[in-house]
This record gives sequence, C-alpha cells and structure tokens, in this order.
Amino acid sequence: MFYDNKTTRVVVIGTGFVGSSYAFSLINQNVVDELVLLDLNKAKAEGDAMDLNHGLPFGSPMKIWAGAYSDCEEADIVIITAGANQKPGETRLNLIEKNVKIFKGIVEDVMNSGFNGIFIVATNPVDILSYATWKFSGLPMERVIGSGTILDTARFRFLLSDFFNIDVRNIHAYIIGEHGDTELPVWSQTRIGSELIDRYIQNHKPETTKEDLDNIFTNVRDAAYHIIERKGATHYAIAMGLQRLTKAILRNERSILTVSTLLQGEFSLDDLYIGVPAIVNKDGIQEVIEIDLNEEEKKQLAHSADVLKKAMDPIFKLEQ
Ligand SMILES: NC(=O)C1=CN([C@@H]2O[C@H](COP(=O)(O)OP(=O)(O)OC[C@H]3O[C@@H](n4cnc5c(N)ncnc54)[C@H](O)[C@@H]3O)[C@@H](O)[C@H]2O)C=CC1
Ligand SMILES: CC(=O)C(=O)O
Repeated sequence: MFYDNKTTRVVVIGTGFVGSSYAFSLINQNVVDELVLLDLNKAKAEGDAMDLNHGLPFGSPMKIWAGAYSDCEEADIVIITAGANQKPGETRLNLIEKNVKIFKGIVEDVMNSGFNGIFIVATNPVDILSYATWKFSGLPMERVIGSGTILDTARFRFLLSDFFNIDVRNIHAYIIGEHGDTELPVWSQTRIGSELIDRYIQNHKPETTKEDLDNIFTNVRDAAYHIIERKGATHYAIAMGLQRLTKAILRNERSILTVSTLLQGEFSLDDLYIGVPAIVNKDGIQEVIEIDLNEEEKKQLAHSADVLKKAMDPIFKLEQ
C-alpha cells in the first residue's frame, strides 16, 4: 500500500457518471499507482481509460487500463459504482431490487478472482448495498465500507459555511443515518471553529432563526433531487468524497468520516449498515465513533434505521 511503498491498485466497477468522475478525481490527486476500469459497457470503460491516459502528461505517472475481474486479485480497493441511478422523482430506496441483483453477480465475480482487499460501495441505496456486499463477499465488516453520509456531511458543511460566511474547513458537523430521506443533522454537536453552533449564533449572528437552520438541513437532504431535476445525475462531489475515502485507506490516515458501516450495538443498533462517524485506516474501519446524541437525535436515528431495516428485510430473507 501507499504508506509502505507497495504498488497500489484500485479497481472501479461501473464507469458511469460517478465511476468516471471518481477516476478523474483519483488521477488529479495522485492517490494510486494503478487504476483499472471495468463496466458492463466495455467500450465505455475502454474509452474512459484512453481519455484518462491522455491526461497523464499533465499529471503524475500511473497506469490506467480497462480491465477484467481477474484484475481484482491484486487490488487494494475495489469500488462499486455500478447499477441504476435515480430518475427524477425516484427515491434511492426505489433502486433496491435491481441493484441488489446486479451486486450479487459483481461481488461473486470479484471474490472469485481471489480479491482480499477492501470494498468501497457507492451505488444506491448505499447502506443496503454495503450490507449486501458484506454478506455476499464473506469479508470482515471492517473491509466493506459504504460511502454513507460522506456526501451529505459535505453538503451540510458547505451550506453552513455559505450561510455563516466561514471557511468550510472550520465547520465541524455531521449528517448521520440513511443516505436518503431519513438522514439527520447532528445539531447538538455542530461547531463553528471550536464554538457550539448555538453559542456561535448568539455571539456572531443572533438574527439567525430556527427556520434558517431548518432550510439548511432540508437543502442538504433534498440536494440529490434538486440536482437530478436539473442535470440528471450527481457525480462530482461524491467522486471527491470517494477519492477522500480512498486516500484515507491507502495512506493509513485514520480520518474520521461519516461512512456506512455495520453497527453491532453502537447507538443501540444492530445488524445494519448505516452512516455514522468512524475512523478509517489502512485496514478499513478501525472504530465507530459513538458520538453523544440528544434525545431527539436518538429518536431520529432509530427511525432512520427502522426504515432501512424494513426496506432490506424482504430482500435478505429471500436470499437465505
Ligand atoms: N452514494 C452516493 O452518495 C451517491 C451514489 N450514487 C449512485 O451511484 C450509482 C451510479 O450512478 P451513475 O454513475 O450516475 O449511473 P450511470 O448510469 O451513469 O452509471 C452506472 C454504470 O454502471 C454500469 N453497470 C451496470 N450494471 C453493471 C454490471 N453488472 N457490471 C458492471 N457495470 C455495470 C453501467 O453500464 C453504467 O456505466 C447509482 O446507484 C447512484 O444512485 C450517485 C451519486 C451519489
Ligand atoms: C444521488 C445521491 O445519492 C446523492 O447525490 O446524494
């Protein structure tokens, strides 16, 4: 891996909007030595590999090719961005049946290659497909990571930064729960610089109303609908989030990111993947950070988990 000078390899399965934007983000950040692109539409993966290779004289040396499942054997990370995306008006949960079927085939093919690295899952509904990948692969939960609410947290931090006119890097805030309609903002732990948000408002922007804050969250939760209505897909920001997650793994960064991971009693939840803060290192998930939630946030998280469980139960009962 990168941190111990071994050649690093990432395989991207699904080079649509998200997969190809992720590949572009990876090469611009000099994150990996070898990048393999794989798609059902082989010509698309080949075209992307050619196009990205032609950019290398402007970047750093690396190898990029359109490959096959056998290339997964040597991969540190296989990232799955394949499958259906939402059409205008569709929820992420509407995609469950078709994408679980696609995932069964993909994960089996990856595992048959002898793959023994870390899966990152981005396809929606991402919490349920991460759980499916964990089940289908038989890998330890540490090595199957969903993008979870990494994107929602970024949207939240951006909108807070915009509202308070403060550098986004000084906004410390999390969205947790389902990457979807039942996600929640952790207002009780939100900080601007080192000040809790309530105190920051009192001291610096006392005209802020509850409605202002509610609007910020609503725009986070509904961002995908707003973007899909306008351009059919969201891909740049998630690509950058996936690149950030990849770097945290390959460089053993121990970054705290709101990823989708298996809960085993944390937050009083069990046997589901859901977005929560966790430390990410070279082995994947090092530890879930069980942040303090207030009573309302606990209820909202329990509701989000309940909605996910109800959506996934029929699928996984059928699988058994
Ligand atoms: N987790 C997150 O925050 C986000 C997740 N997404 C999700 O990412 C997924 C991909 O979205 P887009 O890239 O916009 O879709 P897209 O339609 O542009 O790309 C999907 C690609 O998957 C390929 N594919 C389908 N079945 C395959 C298989 N069995 N093997 C290999 N490749 C296969 C297709 O040929 C296509 O190139 C969707 O489920 C979308 O909802 C999108 C944005 C953010
Ligand atoms: C599509 C999606 O999941 C998002 O942009 O949040």
